[in-house]
Amino acid sequence: MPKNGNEYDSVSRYYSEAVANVAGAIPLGIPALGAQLDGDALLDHLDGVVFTGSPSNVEPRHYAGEPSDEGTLHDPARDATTLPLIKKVLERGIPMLAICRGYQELNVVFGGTLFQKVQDQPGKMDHRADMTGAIEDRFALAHDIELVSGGILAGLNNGSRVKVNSVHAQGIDRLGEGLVVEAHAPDGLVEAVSVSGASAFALAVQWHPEWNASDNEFSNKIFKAFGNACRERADRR
Ligand SMILES: N[C@@H](CCC(=O)NCCCC(=O)O)C(=O)O
Repeated sequence: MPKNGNEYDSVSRYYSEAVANVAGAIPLGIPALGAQLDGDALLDHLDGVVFTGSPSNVEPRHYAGEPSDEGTLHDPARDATTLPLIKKVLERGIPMLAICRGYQELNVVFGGTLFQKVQDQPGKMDHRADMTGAIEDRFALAHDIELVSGGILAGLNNGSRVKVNSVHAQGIDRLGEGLVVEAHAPDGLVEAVSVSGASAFALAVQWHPEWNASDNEFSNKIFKAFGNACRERADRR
């Protein structure tokens, strides 16, 4: 993140608090160093990875998409870091929770594509939030999702429908090969996926369960399930 002529690796503290207070793990930030980062050496020391959200978009070149509109915020350093790291995390059976941009990155890693502006697609809702207002309004619950029977999320939740927040303009267009749909929005947009045949917890959601994770029952269950998977791995290490 550029600031005062400098560049910072930054993460919203809501992710750190959800990992610490709900998953019960120790949060560590991974700098977006791309090829400067030895992903294998790093992953030797980790019991789980959360791929967080970000206001930036995955560069369309990673999924053969049309060029972004002028002025679109990208983050090539992040793309260069997370896209290869997602592959390594899954290959090594390390528990993974991917959120919003992280969810979109997972789909790209599996050969899927993204809508760049879901709101411009015929029949699709506007999934964006007002980024100018109070943060509580930005992350307020926005729409229902329908959980797919038999999925990880359906197993976590009491009932097949739950309301989630929505802070995104991009979304899954073509689903990556090997991903399993876990939930849909009312307009049919895929809102969560898991990884078919994954050897460890591997869940990705378009909304933001880190927001209010301690008090929101569904978010709490997601982060607790992730934390349990991390502890199981730690016990085996
Ligand atoms: N830019 C992508 C991903 C959206 C995303 O991760 N939003 C989270 C932003 C949270 C914040 O930093 O306030 C898209 O628009 O789909």
